[in-house]
Amino acid sequence: MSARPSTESRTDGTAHEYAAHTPMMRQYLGIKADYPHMLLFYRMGDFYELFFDDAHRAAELLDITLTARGESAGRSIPMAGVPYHAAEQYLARLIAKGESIAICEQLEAPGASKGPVKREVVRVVTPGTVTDDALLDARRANLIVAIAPAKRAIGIAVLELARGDFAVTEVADETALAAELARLDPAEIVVSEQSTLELPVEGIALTRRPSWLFDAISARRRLEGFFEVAQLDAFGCADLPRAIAAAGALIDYVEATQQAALSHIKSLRTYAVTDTLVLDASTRRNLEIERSASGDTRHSLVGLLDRCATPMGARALRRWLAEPLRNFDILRHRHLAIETLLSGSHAGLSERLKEIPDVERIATRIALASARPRDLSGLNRALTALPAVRRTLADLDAPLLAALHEQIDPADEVRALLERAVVAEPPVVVRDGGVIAAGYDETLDELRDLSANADGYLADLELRERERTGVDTLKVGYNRVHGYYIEMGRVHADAAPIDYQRRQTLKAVERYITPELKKFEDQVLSARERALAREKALYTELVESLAAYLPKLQAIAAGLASLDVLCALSRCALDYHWIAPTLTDTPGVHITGGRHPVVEHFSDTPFVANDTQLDDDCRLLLITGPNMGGKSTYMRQTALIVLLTHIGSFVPAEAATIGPLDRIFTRIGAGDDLSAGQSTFMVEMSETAQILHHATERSLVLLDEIGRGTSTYDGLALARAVAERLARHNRAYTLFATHYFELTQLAEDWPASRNAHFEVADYNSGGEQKLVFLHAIRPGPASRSFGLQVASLAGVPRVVIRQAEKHLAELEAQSREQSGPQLGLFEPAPAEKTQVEPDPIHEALAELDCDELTPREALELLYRFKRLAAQHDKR
Ligand SMILES: Nc1ncnc2c1ncn2[C@@H]1O[C@H](COP(=O)(O)OP(=O)(O)OP(=O)(O)O)[C@@H](O)[C@H]1O
Repeated sequence: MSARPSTESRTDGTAHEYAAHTPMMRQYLGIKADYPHMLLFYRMGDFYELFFDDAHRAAELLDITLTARGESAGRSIPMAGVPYHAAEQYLARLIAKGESIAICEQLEAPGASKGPVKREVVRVVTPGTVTDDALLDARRANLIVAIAPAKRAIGIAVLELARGDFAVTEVADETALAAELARLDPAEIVVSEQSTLELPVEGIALTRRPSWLFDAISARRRLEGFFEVAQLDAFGCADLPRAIAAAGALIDYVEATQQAALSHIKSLRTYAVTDTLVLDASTRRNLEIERSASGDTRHSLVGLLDRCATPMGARALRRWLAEPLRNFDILRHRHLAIETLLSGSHAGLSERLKEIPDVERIATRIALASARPRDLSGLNRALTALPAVRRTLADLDAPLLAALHEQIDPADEVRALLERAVVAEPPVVVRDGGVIAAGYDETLDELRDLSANADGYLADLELRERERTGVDTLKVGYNRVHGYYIEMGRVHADAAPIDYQRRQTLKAVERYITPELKKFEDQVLSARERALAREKALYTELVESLAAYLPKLQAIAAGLASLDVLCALSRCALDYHWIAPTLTDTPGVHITGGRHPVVEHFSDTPFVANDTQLDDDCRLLLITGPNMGGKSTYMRQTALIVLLTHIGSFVPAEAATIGPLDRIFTRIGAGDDLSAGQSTFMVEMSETAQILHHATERSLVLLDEIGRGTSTYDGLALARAVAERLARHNRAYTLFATHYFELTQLAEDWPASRNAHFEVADYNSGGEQKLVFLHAIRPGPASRSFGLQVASLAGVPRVVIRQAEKHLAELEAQSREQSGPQLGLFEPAPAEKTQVEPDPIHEALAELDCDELTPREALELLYRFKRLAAQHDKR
């Protein structure tokens, strides 16, 4: 993979030391030098061993024992090992931790040649390029991304190796890159050795490759060669040099890891980030799409939606959520398909899909020539199940379902081939034979007959020899070391005819071979060996011929995946009482009776539905109300309904009409980047800054308690300035939850903003103040905050609450004395309120007599007005 460094740079020190090592260690170090950034699994008998630094790392990561192996170059060698038969399980754990592993096998039997056994790296496993089912999460896509930055644009190439889906794009800056990476959520990122990009590498493997691989010109050539095309125009990326650079570097890396042709990657897709509704990393986290705040999947949106019958569907669902579309036509077709599935009897469809193995990943393993026998029998089963799926689809009348009906073509020729070629239940590996069905190949059948008939022949021989020798206990047997033999008790040794040659003497028996038996042995053994060799060759040929059908298999897999997602979404619509949203070109978000899908599902109490109306009349909704009132839930539900609409799903509401939107931003809760060394307030402000820089009048912005991480006045000042900026400058659709009552005044100052609050009922019960959260949103600002009551509910001791009540009363009295009962912090003094700053242009116009002006004076005046307007703007 990387160029072999000189001996001087080898991990163990100098060339002198290298020479001092044992031959085996020299072999190890030579191989390790080619894989300096990976763990090297070095096969020794029944173990994969790791040495030196690798041993320390593996011991720590896998919690395995660190030992030492003898001495080499005068030092004991740290060593750790994993048993070869359990290697997959260890590999899976390492991959999950972002490690890459080179697997080095023994290529000959010990003692076959002089010196150490011949060894070579036969497989490289990296987090982003694994395709092995045992190492992959079946329900999540595994993506690898390469990034090629330049001054004006950053190229991104993304590959889902297990599906052969290869795509590129260019984004403008690091912020857009971060958002795209958050959306893609790759397992591995490939960058140039010299890259200084700040990347979110936590949990993601970062691979550095030589920078020349990222050169756009050579990358273009590499891609043209890879796809066997004269130019890249057809892929839509010919004018995107950074995207090409990323794609070229990525293909180079993946080819190196797979050590196989990547024939299933047939095309390169160029996409624009503007095709999708963009959600940045913190928004995805805040909306608990993949995981809940506590980290589990069950209480997340995916957890709720994933009713998919197949892993292909589960992965496609995650893709849909990662790529919410802005193309209303596609979305309307999905909505219509769900409606049709709901009206028809499709329950059987999911049941049928459940039976279908993972065609997508099987197709990839066919392409990578790593398909195992059970992949082929699985594919056969899948294709056999397709006609029934298609029959159900044929009865459903929706354009998308009709298109899927076409796409899920049962590929009869592939099925017929598999039917003929592979037994119904083949063994796991082809090594021991028994995979190719009888009747598929005449030569194989003959060879198999020869060895199968052996049993009959041996029984016959045994009888004949018993008669000939008169020894009733004579037996014909076989062992791996000595082959076939005739066995008699040593007491009968004299009865052995002249043609009996002694093969082995044991305690009580003698074993013989005869020329006849020897001849038979040669024939049978060679027939077996030849049958196995023949079978392996046929198997390889079969996989190769299946590779010709890859586009068809990929289309079937994609069709099944989409159908599965649509079935899952219709299941959700049915079970959770969701409705089809309406998409309109008129800007705005109008939701009647909206609910939070996850909170509603997992809550024991009935969920209170609420409306959201955002349009030109109300671009900023200031939401007040007590803690626990339901503000965060309400804001999130609005965003989730918008998101669900954009994946083509039904939504939890009585009615929803959604206009064109470009992004969803959120700033909710304490940032959890604390581990990255940023304070809560810093995180809050940098996220707010992102929003202020990027939100447009098509964006939905959710802001929860901006400014609470600093002193009250600073916080309030910032909150007000942010809200004003968003409302007036960005003009984004903003839901702004706040405990600062002073902010509610904004609604009076700016026409396109409104106040709303969450209702709460409080009553006196036996001298104690009780609170009931009604969770219903009502117009107008909240009257009070109930902070102390909520604290009391949370179990803060009575004595502390009483003390707080006293302090509160004092603070309120002080505030009244200082500013009068009505005056908020930012309310202008009454005198200021009426004082309107004179507008110089206005004044000049008032004084002007147009009839008296010459054309030249009129022109001069225009210039003057322009100057005045510029000065006014500056102020
Ligand atoms: N519409 C609703 N119907 C029923 N229960 C709800 C509703 N909205 C919120 N809840 C419940 O109330 C609890 C508090 O909601 P939420 O966290 O949204 O309140 P909040 O006003 O944002 O509180 P805080 O200001 O303390 O952050 C949630 O745990 C949820 O279970």
